[in-house]
Amino acid sequence: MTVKNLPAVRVVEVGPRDGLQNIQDSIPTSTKLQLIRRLEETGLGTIELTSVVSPRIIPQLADCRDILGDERVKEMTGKELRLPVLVPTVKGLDIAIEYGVKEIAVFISATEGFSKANINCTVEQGIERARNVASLALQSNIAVRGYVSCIFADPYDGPTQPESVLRCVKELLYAGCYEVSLGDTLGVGSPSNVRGLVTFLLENDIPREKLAGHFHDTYGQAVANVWEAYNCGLQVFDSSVAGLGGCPFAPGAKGNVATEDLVYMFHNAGISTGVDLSKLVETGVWISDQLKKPNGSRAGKALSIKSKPISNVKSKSPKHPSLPWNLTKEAKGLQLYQSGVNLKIVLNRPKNGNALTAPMISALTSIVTRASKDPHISRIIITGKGKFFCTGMDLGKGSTPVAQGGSASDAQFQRLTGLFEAIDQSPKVTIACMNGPAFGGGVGLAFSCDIRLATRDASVTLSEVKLGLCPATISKYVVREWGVPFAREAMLSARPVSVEELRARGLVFDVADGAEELSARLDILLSRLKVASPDASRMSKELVRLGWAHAGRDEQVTGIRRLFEEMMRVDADGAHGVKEFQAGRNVDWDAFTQGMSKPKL
Ligand SMILES: CC(C)(COP(=O)([O-])OP(=O)([O-])OC[C@H]1O[C@@H](n2cnc3c(N)ncnc32)[C@H](O)[C@@H]1OP(=O)([O-])[O-])[C@@H](O)C(=O)NCCC(=O)NCCSC(=O)C[C@@](C)(O)CC(=O)[O-]
Repeated sequence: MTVKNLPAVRVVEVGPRDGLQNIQDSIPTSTKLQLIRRLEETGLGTIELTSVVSPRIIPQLADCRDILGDERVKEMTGKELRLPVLVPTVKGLDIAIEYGVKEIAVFISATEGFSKANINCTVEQGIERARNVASLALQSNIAVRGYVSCIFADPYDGPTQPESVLRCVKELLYAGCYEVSLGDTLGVGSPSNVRGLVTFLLENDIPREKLAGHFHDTYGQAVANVWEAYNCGLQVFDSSVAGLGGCPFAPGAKGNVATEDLVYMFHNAGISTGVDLSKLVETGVWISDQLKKPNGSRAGKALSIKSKPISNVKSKSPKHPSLPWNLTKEAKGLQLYQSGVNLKIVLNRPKNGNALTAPMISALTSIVTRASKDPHISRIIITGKGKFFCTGMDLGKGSTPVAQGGSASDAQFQRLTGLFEAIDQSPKVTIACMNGPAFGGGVGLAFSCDIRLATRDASVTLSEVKLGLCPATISKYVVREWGVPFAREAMLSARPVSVEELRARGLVFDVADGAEELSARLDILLSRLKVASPDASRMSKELVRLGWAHAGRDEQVTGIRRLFEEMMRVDADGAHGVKEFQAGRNVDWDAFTQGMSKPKL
């Protein structure tokens, strides 16, 4: 759903600081740096990097200098990103300045008990300290963000008076903070508290745009609190990937609201955050794995389960013996293997990145066309030998049709179109088994297929623009499968799109650790696909085609009608399938297809 004109939200990712600081086991700096890099790649515009605090008090963040000094982090600092660093003292500020930090955050508590426990001073002294740090930072052209903790309650003192919060907010704004984040450190507040406090602050002349929300999820109220605060006019929210977090001085306090839950909620309401949810979900799963902690994001967990492949079985599992593949033919840079009703075509020019020569394209087209008509074949698999899946059209000296124009160009157009159409229109189930990176026409091969498996180091690159070419014939499949915005960006940037990204976008079904595991996973998939009748698979493919090519038009209605009648015929696979169901038997459709004495028409 997209609702126009709803104000966008800025998410302040606090995972690398607030999220990690409370974790007891030491986390390698490299993991923290990778977390920051992954978060940046999700499109988050603000990431709180770390905290320059005493290692004695927060040992987890003792590596703040390594984080701030990292080359990649420095590169990020030069971009349009906000990368605040929590700085409680002037000493910390000196370190931040030394590392070229452009934004810091200062914090105070609205309550005495927490102030004493957290920063060992009174509220008054905390304000004085924050004012001092902010003033020096502003003199060095460093932007300052403020936090007020314990906006609803204090672990030692009980409920917080709204007047105390108002005072702290005012003090931080006077001190020069461009924004103040209201922290429900204990996670005890609920939407009515949020509305009450925000209304009180606004009525007391605090500008709405100067406020941010920072909600913890101890009582499961955090998402509701964010929503209520948004409806009260706030547009900036702190959150933490996988709901990481807690507070060492607030016993029992749970993590921050999970960034995934917040982004999911806003996107569903048509409110933009600029964050790529699928990448964020992957990052949440990844960091939870690294920390060996349960993922604290409900949306993250649900979405990651949804995108998981049915096959999670290790390659060597004895329950899944590999299929016997027989080499049946070898010609023109191709090898053909067969296992039962499965035909595997292997691109066999590894020294040339399996680039597609004209004879190879023609041979591939005729193999696919022939197999598409063979009633004893149910599936066609395309894979490659060596490092690459396929590096696209052959660009070698003397063999490329580029820059020849005229009939050479026409012939190449016919060849490429013929190949991709033969795969795309095949009634068989087509599977691209990507043993490595694909470029140009190689991407076309992969995306004219129905299903893709890939090794972890596979990637796809629409590299044509680098060569002064465009992904002409393959665009039909790439745009259809990837969607317009992603296809456009990938075409224009010619960047390698990783397997993780493809997987997150639902474009790759399963990922293997290497070539050997890829073959094993292919065999597992093929064994599973025995549950599907070949005719029913063909009809299902046609339904999908009718759905995207003719959605809502007469062609779709008549096409569905035709397929419905076909599946109900007395000689259709459905007659056999339903009879077997009634007899309590599962059909092995591969055995059924192999046992057919006469090809069906
Ligand atoms: C793939 C990397 C990054 C590997 O880069 P690398 O890892 O440095 O390895 P390499 O460059 O040494 O490649 C290994 C070998 O494969 C060869 N090779 C590799 N690709 C091709 C190719 N296409 N044609 C002919 N030979 C190719 C390459 O020349 C080399 O052979 P050697 O020099 O050792 O004898 C690099 O080689 C490269 O950038 N290759 C070009 C990839 C590319 O841009 N492909 C797009 C082709 S245009 C196209 O497909 C048009 C089309 C079909 O989409 C138009 C349409 O849609 O209508």
